[in-house]
Formats: sequence, structure tokens, C-alpha cells
Amino acid sequence: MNLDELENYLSLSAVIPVIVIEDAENAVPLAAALIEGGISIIEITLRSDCALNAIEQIRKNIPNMCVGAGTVNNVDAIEKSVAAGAQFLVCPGVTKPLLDAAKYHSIPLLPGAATPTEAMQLQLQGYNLIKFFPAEAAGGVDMLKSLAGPLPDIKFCPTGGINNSNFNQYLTIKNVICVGSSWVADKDLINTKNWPEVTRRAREVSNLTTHRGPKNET
Ligand SMILES: O=C(O)C(=O)C[C@H](O)[C@H](O)COP(=O)(O)O
Repeated sequence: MNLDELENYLSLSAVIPVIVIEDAENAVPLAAALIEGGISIIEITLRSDCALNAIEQIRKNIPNMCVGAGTVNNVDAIEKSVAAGAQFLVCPGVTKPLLDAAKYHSIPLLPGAATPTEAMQLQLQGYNLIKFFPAEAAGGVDMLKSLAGPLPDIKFCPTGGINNSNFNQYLTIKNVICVGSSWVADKDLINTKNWPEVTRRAREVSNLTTHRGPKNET
């Protein structure tokens, strides 16, 4: 497990687009539209038959896009994501088999937690970067602020119910490294091939100011 690598990836964008893709032929234009808008990281969820193919296509054709596999809910999904070329793995929660299997792969895992106990269990296993899921339903901004005091060494990537109306509230919290959101490239935009709107939303995200400072500043 390489946590520095994961931190570098999660620092690529304030908002990581979380994607459900239903036609692999949309994968490359989608990734190109995001790059055009200034976003160079994407999470393709394994919720559709073509998701692994989409990961493969993007890795092959858009080399400056960092590609993660999401909804990696079992060991088989880890193996298949690695084989497709995924550079990181994301899961909504964790199981012991998932954590055990993740140890044998060089690409990092962003595991999910929704409570202090789950986050502390993950910290025991060496994880200090955790997906907070489902963010809005599990307490949102108030919950994350409450966790910052007792768990100062954990940084979260909240996901679930986050969009352009609440990005900023999350991104100013000190224990939030970035957020995940399907809003940047939702299913409708992808299925209608509305790449200009994907690029426009990506630009909106790229211009966000966060507690880490405006993008491109150190
Ligand atoms: O598929 C997974 O692995 C998940 O954990 C769920 C996703 O992160 C959310 O579905 C994204 O949330 P929305 O931005 O509210 O659409």
C-alpha cells in the first residue's frame, strides 16, 4: 500500500468525478472532456458491464488521466481492476477479505467509512486517507468537523450527495483532502455525449478555491 501515491492522486483535483458509464465508446471522449476542463483524475465505478473496458480504454488513450476503479466491493473486483490498468481502488465500505487482498497489490486503496469506529479500525490497518460515504446521509459537513478533533491524522474524501451546491462547504474543512461527486459528469451528460457541459463543469471545479489554496498554488 503506497499512501504517498494515493495522497498525490487525491491532490490532483478538489473534486473527483465519480462515473457510471454505460457505453465503453464514451470512455475516451469523456476523459478528454475532463482533461480539457482541467481535471486529470477519474473514478470509474464498477457498476456497469463496460466499466473495466472503459478503464482500459482511458489508460491506453489518455495517458495523463489518473484512473481509479470505484465500487470495488470484493476481491475479484480488485483483481479485475488491476488487470484493466486502474491506478487506485475505491470502495464504499470495507471487509476483511478486501483489506487482506489490497495488501498484495501495489496500487493504493481508498477504503470507505461512515463512523468514527470504522475510521479508527482503518487507521489501525495503516489507512489515513478514507472515503467518507455516504457523506450527506451520514452527517455531512457537521460530522466531518466533529471528527477533525479526535481523529486529527485522518483525511477524508467525502462522497455521496455532493454537488455544485455544497462543494465549497466540504472543501473548506481541514480534514477533507478532496470530494467525490457524480455531478461533474453524470449519467445523462455521458449518455447524451454532452462533452461541452462536462468540460464546463470540470472548469468550474478546477477554479474552486479550497483550504489547500487555489489550485496551482502550493
Ligand atoms: O459506487 C460507489 O463505490 C460508491 O461509493 C457510490 C458513489 O461514490 C456515489 O454514488 C457517488 O455519489 P453521488 O455523487 O451522490 O452520485
